[in-house]
Amino acid sequence: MPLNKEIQPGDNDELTRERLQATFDTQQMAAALWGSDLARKRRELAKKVDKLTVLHDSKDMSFMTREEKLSENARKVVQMFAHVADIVEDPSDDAEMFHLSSNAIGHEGHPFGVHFVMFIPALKAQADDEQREKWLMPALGLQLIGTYAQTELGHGTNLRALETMATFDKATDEFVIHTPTVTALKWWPGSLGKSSNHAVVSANLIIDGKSYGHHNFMVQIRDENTHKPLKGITVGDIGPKMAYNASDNGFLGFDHHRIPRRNMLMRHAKVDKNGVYTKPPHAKIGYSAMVHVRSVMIGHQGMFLGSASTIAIRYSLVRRQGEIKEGSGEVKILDYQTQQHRLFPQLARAYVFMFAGKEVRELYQKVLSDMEKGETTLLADLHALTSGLKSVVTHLCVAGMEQCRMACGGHGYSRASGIPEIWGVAVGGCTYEGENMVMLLQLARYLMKAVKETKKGKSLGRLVDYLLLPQDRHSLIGRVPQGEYGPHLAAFEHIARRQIFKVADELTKLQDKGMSKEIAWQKKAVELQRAARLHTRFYLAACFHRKVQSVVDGRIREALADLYHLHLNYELLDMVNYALEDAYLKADQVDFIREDMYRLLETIRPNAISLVDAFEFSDRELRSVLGRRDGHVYENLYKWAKESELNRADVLPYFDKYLKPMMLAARQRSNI
Ligand SMILES: CC/C=C\C/C=C\C/C=C\C/C=C/C(=O)SCCNC(=O)CCNC(=O)[C@H](O)C(C)(C)COP(=O)(O)OP(=O)(O)OC[C@H]1O[C@@H](n2cnc3c(N)ncnc32)[C@H](O)[C@@H]1OP(=O)(O)O
Ligand SMILES: Cc1cc2nc3c(=O)[nH]c(=O)nc-3n(C[C@H](O)[C@H](O)[C@H](O)COP(=O)(O)OP(=O)(O)OC[C@H]3O[C@@H](n4cnc5c(N)ncnc54)[C@H](O)[C@@H]3O)c2cc1C
Repeated sequence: MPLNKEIQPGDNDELTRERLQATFDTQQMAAALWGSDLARKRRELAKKVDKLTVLHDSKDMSFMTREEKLSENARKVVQMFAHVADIVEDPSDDAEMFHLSSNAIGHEGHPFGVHFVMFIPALKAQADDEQREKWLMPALGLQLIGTYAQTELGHGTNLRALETMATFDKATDEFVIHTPTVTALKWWPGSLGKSSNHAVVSANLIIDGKSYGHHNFMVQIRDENTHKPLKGITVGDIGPKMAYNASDNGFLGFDHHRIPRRNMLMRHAKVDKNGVYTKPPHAKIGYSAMVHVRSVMIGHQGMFLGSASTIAIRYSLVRRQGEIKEGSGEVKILDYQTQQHRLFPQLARAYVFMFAGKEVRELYQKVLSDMEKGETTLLADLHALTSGLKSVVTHLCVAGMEQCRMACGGHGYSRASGIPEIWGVAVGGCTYEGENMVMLLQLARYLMKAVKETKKGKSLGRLVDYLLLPQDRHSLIGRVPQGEYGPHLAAFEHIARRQIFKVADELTKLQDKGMSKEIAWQKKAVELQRAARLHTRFYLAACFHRKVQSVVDGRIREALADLYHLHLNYELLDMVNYALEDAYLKADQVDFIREDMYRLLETIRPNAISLVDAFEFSDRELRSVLGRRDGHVYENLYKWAKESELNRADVLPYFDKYLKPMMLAARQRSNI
């Protein structure tokens, strides 16, 4: 019985032979990746979507205009909800719904994109009971379509500078929402341009001329029947983007638009009819929808990198190019060491990002339930963790996906590979929900506070407990029995701790010389974001360790451990300069790490296809000709190209209009 459940009759023989080499059962590995319940649900829902033709793409999105994409995904999302009860076990399970959407719709966006990922989470966390009844229930029941409108044309990162105003009018018990300038226009919200009829809008709360900072307000922006913008509201699409082109990211302006006082979300902060303001229990509780998305993004980004790795690894087992030994025939490109070195570390990252995604969602759920009781102690930890992970994971995902694309040679550049689209979606994550550099500095802020606590012999939180431990002067890598990787993980810890203390000391020295805290921060900002990255990379390595330790099945644990050890070696080499600076690592230890990494590439090679099969991406979900499960790449690439809109006729009008007259004229001139 093959351990790879993906083998099917009619598959490319090369892939079947590869799959037969697996040392583990792919469904068990899928259970380790997704959790056994979700893995089963994913498998079942993919089969159901396969049978429901109304959910299938009417043609490849690559050949569609933006309007066709929007219309196609509106059609499919409506069908998806019409059939949801027959497809998923629990429509209130975000993870299950995400996978349904991933199969049926893909990642380019749809009219309910931000509705589910921000609008509803904002209502759940910030609306009081009466408001939940009024908006959350209809929103869950799809009676309205909402978005989250915070960013403005002139202001994204710096929320304190938002210009949109919500001025309380005591006489009418209303807020007047107004965007006083062009730069105050809301800009970017997903599904705002053409789809949404409601928005949670961030605006400065002004009572009796005093500003209380930005708060969230529910605003109806379009008539529910005609879908025309309401009086005092200007709304539209911001135009094509790198990707997400099936999403109508929009602009939104208000001209003294009035909403009832009770449209301010009032679970935490409140304004009564006399204009008396009540502060929330935590100043940043209104940022919860952002923290929610950051926490969801980690696992999703892991999935994106997992998709790109699947495409590149499967294709690398079908593609033959060049010979290793002259005369012995062309080899599969995955047999080249350089190809393995390019791809396997990306695969390992995809795995650990998915594991970290699960951990961070668990912390988010805990914080959410605490918040419900007015308890906010863990909010700062969650903010620090999600800020770092969001930045490091999106950055490494995009770098990893680019390796996957290049590893597919020319065909990786074609949209048929599927990589350009997911790359475009993933790279958006470096910017949205807080620009990466900015979020790293948020984590750095937390780390600097942690150092202060450490110096008092205390820990700021579980995530920074390691700062209390003493520094080792030298690494034990290569000085312990073969197969022990404790010293590798200790090296991540050492590097992070050293950089954190180093920059903290430098900040202190600058301030001791009389420099203000803010200017000192600027002088050390690059070093601070490095500290945040190193801390996060240590967290990720430790998370991988925790996962491997928790696996019971020996074969799965062994295959996962190979990936984990590769990850440790590869990432350490990527940041080795930090370990060389203080002679923590010696040159022979660096060589040891390199050699062990090359050894692991060879160990992983026979399991490569099964490690990507274990993601269990259906072909429908992957949307890639190169990454097809059956490996029949070439005939399908040819079929795909023939679908190109340019092939609708042998001769297109521009030939007769421009090229032919030019060539005729040139011929005539040359005859003269
Ligand atoms: C299923 C769906 C899957 C995929 C998604 C699909 C589609 C969706 C695609 C895109 C959606 C995108 C949506 C968006 O982008 S919405 C807009 C997002 N905007 C941002 O993220 C803005 C980033 N800026 C900020 O968050 C803040 O301005 C910033 C944190 C940078 C600074 O805030 P502020 O000026 O208010 O605070 P500071 O003075 O810097 O800090 C004070 C203090 O507060 C702490 N803090 C800040 N934020 C938080 C938080 N969220 N939670 C807890 N604590 C927070 C900060 O650490 C400081 O603490 P201390 O050092 O102790 O004083
Ligand atoms: C695909 C996509 C979807 C989006 N969806 C939504 C949505 O649904 N709703 C919504 O409200 N918004 C949305 N946004 C907007 C998004 O949240 C912002 O673009 C993002 O927060 C960054 O803000 P910005 O564009 O103002 O960048 P800026 O802040 O202008 O950043 C530009 C540069 O300045 C640097 N910089 C800025 N501030 C600092 C600082 N304090 N220290 C150091 N460097 C700094 C940044 O690092 C960056 O290099 C979306 C954006 C994208 C790309």
